[in-house]
Amino acid sequence: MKYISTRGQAPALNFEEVLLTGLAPDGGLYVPESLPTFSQQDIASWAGLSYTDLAFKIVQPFVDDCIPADDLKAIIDDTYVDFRHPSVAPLVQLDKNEWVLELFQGPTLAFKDFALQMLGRLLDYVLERRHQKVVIMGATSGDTGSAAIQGCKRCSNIDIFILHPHQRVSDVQRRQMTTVLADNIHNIAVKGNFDDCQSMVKASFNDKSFLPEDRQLVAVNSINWARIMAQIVYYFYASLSLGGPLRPVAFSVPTGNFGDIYAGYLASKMGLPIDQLVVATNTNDILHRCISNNDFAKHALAHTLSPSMDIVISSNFERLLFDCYDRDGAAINDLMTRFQTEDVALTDAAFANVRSLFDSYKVDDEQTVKTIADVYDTTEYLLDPHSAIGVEAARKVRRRDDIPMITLATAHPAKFPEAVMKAGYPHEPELPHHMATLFDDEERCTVLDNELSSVQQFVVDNITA
Ligand SMILES: Cc1ncc(COP(=O)(O)O)c(C=O)c1O
Ligand SMILES: N[C@@H](CCOP(=O)(O)O)C(=O)O
Repeated sequence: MKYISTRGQAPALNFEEVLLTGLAPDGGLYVPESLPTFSQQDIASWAGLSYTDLAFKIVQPFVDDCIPADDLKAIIDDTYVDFRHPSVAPLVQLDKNEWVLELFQGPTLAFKDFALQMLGRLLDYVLERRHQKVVIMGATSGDTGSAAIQGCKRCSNIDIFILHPHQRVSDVQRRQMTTVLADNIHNIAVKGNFDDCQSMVKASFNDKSFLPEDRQLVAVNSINWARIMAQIVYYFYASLSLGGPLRPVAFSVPTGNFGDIYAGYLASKMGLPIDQLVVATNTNDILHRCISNNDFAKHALAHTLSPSMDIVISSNFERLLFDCYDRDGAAINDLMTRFQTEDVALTDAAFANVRSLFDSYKVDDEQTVKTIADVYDTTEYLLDPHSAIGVEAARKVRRRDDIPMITLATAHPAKFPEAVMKAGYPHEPELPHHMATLFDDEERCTVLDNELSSVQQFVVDNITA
């Protein structure tokens, strides 16, 4: 399996090489040169497999011969041991043909654990084999950071630097990151927003000269292909649990960086019958405007009750556009270069492609709170604000009532007490037992100006020997 850049100018890499990087040297994102596809018979034969056995079937063709099959199986078997639910990704029914897929049963209570528990183990494995040390830089609006820290904290070959927007993540999210005091974990609160953090990480990949020569830079954000790969699995798992592949299903996905829904798009291209994919956004709605109206203009970032989705520049949309521009790297390079400085629109053909693949809907804070309250009143099920956006969007744009609509529940409500209590929930939702001391534990974090040179200097000064 080879991976190529969406901008067409970088050499192709194998899985191990793509795991150990982030952006391609031409500024693009890596995607598989061709996707593995599965017949309906193959998929049907997987009914009843455990989550880990299914994950092996789906992940192995992407990893190819970079990791021996037995070793990969052992890595995957170990990946989900700390999940609190025996089925790893349980489905909960809200109404007739209306479901939520709980992706928050992992150690940090968000869907990011699915990929970052695997990524940490994969990195550990290949770095030990190569006797290599690396630096990770990641940007987070709250969830990726803690999941990456939990996934990588045991890896002695990694220094991990996580940038979060100062005072713009919830207290639970911040403490999940800053109370991990290992020497190789470094939290930076940037006086800016998530996009500022993400653009500093991308700038660091575009010019790595600030790093010592012996340290490679690795991404934990969904620009790292391995993140997307691991997220494809739960689309198959949910479908198989509800009668797939014979019966098609639909998905609604709370969307920010476009990684999660892009994994759903890939699942469909790999052969899973998916009737509809709904992109659900908060008021940071560039993706909704682009999909519904070919309006790809950047608006100022708004702070919402769903802070993890407060993102303007959605990295993985470029991966989708690459396909929608018939894999023309030069066209993507031109579009994305212009996107940085001006308002752009997709070509008519690319827009038609995007529209044919997705529906979209925007949900504001008022409606988010109302949906949390409505769902709780009717079912006693408590949604977090991000998942509520998914449920509301699904209700608004679903095409067929006779097909199961599955909303990805991307976070546990206890991470976002503000939104939940605004919806009338009488107290802060309880954190699971393993986080009982979160609010007593010591925190360590460095606040830095929104300035690339300060952040890069901090990284260089704090790399452990
Ligand atoms: C809780 C939660 N929901 C949804 C999203 C959006 O996912 P994606 O960025 O993959 O679109 C994020 C973060 O990105 C998140 O943390
Ligand atoms: N919502 C994310 C933002 C980063 O997205 P990623 O999937 O590209 O890591 C977060 O919580 O950090």
